[in-house]
Amino acid sequence: MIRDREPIRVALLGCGTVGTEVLRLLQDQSEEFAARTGAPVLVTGVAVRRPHKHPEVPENLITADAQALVEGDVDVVVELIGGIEPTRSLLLTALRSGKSVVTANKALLAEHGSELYAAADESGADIYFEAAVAGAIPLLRPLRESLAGDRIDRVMGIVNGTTNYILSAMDSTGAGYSETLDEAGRLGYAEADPTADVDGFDAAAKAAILASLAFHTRVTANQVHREGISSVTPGDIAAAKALDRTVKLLAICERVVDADGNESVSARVHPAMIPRGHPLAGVGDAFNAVFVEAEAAGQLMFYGQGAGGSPTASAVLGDLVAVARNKVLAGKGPRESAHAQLPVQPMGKTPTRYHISLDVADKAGVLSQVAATFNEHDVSISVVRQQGRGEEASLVVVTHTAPDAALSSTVDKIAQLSIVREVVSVMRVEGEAT
Ligand SMILES: NC(=O)c1ccc[n+]([C@@H]2O[C@H](COP(=O)([O-])OP(=O)(O)OC[C@H]3O[C@@H](n4cnc5c(N)ncnc54)[C@H](O)[C@@H]3O)[C@@H](O)[C@H]2O)c1
Ligand SMILES: N[C@@H](CCO)C(=O)O
Ligand code: NA
Repeated sequence: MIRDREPIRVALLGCGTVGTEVLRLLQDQSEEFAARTGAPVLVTGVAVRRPHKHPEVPENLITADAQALVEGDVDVVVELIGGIEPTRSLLLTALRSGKSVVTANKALLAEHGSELYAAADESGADIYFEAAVAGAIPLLRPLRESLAGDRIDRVMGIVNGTTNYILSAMDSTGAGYSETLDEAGRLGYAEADPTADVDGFDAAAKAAILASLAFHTRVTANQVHREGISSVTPGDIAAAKALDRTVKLLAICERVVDADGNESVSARVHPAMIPRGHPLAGVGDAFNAVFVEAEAAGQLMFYGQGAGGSPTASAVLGDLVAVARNKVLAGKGPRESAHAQLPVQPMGKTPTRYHISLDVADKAGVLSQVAATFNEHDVSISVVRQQGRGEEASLVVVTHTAPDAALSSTVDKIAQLSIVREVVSVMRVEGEAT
């Protein structure tokens, strides 16, 4: 009888937006978890910062002492606190003593992933983290396991729910930035410090994890080029609309091969204009969607809820079942795979395309001066639209692909031209033929 087997003892660290749902589902569906795992799954302690604020947690389980819980008699530590410390120390303690870890903490993994993997490797413990990227969407397991026999060339998508919620509202209702951010916080999407979302740190941590798994290379968050959405203006949204495009915060991880066949990895997070007909343009609210391009599999698309307590709990619990099964069957989860050790390409060298919207003087020779500046930097133009408005005119230029540094210097130079009154919007363009 499963019920008579030794239980899998679980320490739950953190009982906030995600932890509360994990605890609720584990308690509500304990019979099913036992049946799927092969042994009862028992929460033996719940650590929170302020125990008196958690009347929903049984008194005999709750504690403020996460360290004691981790050092105690447990098999698995489920970490849903977030941040770098004390979580790093807590998880190292757990892993070094052979206790497996399930975590949703992308910030920690993107900075200290290898240290955690090494500790797990030494003791034979498992570390699973499906909830860390794209919430409920099964994405890391497909990369780590299902696609382990393929060669991945590109992973691109929307991996931050909060910023997608804000950009979608700005696009559809013209809602303001800060009121929408407050709403995302209330709905449980935003990080404890929402600047992690709006300044792109959260998406950059996720991009680091995705690039590491996809390209078998250690990529840390500080190697990911990062731009958030705090500088996206209603002017940018309007400029995108005028060209039948929309603005999304994208995470893009690519295998780059130079003319001599040398490979490197490019990982970046920035807002980008995409055509309204692109599948990512229809991804609204806090939903996430990620495309994976692999040599043999071709293109795959993953879509679903990327944030929120209960969707994230689904991914955490899936990992908990996997870890528990490994314990019951004496198996092991996947280990770190960083054998390729590819260099990470600087953003300046990465080929991108720009959309530039300018207010210029409405007189002869303007277009040729602007075009000459592009020429000087070896950047070729794909689309030009000029519209007169009396004294001033609006000029929109979409470039072909060029190294990002060349595009950025072109914009700096153009801003200095006397015939340019204002650079209204500069944004990268993704998702269409170059
Ligand atoms: N909310 C989401 O949609 C979501 C989605 C995916 C991943 N995540 C990740 O999941 C983790 C938790 O997120 P959340 O939204 O549930 O956070 P939260 O702020 O709602 O909850 C954090 C919990 O940790 C506890 N805590 C904080 N410091 C502690 C300490 N020193 N010792 C013991 N307990 C402590 C708090 O009391 C609280 O219960 C984070 O790593 C986050 O990035 C969240
Ligand atoms: N704050 C994150 C939570 C999910 O990782 C987001 O908005 O996507
Ligand atoms: Na996921």
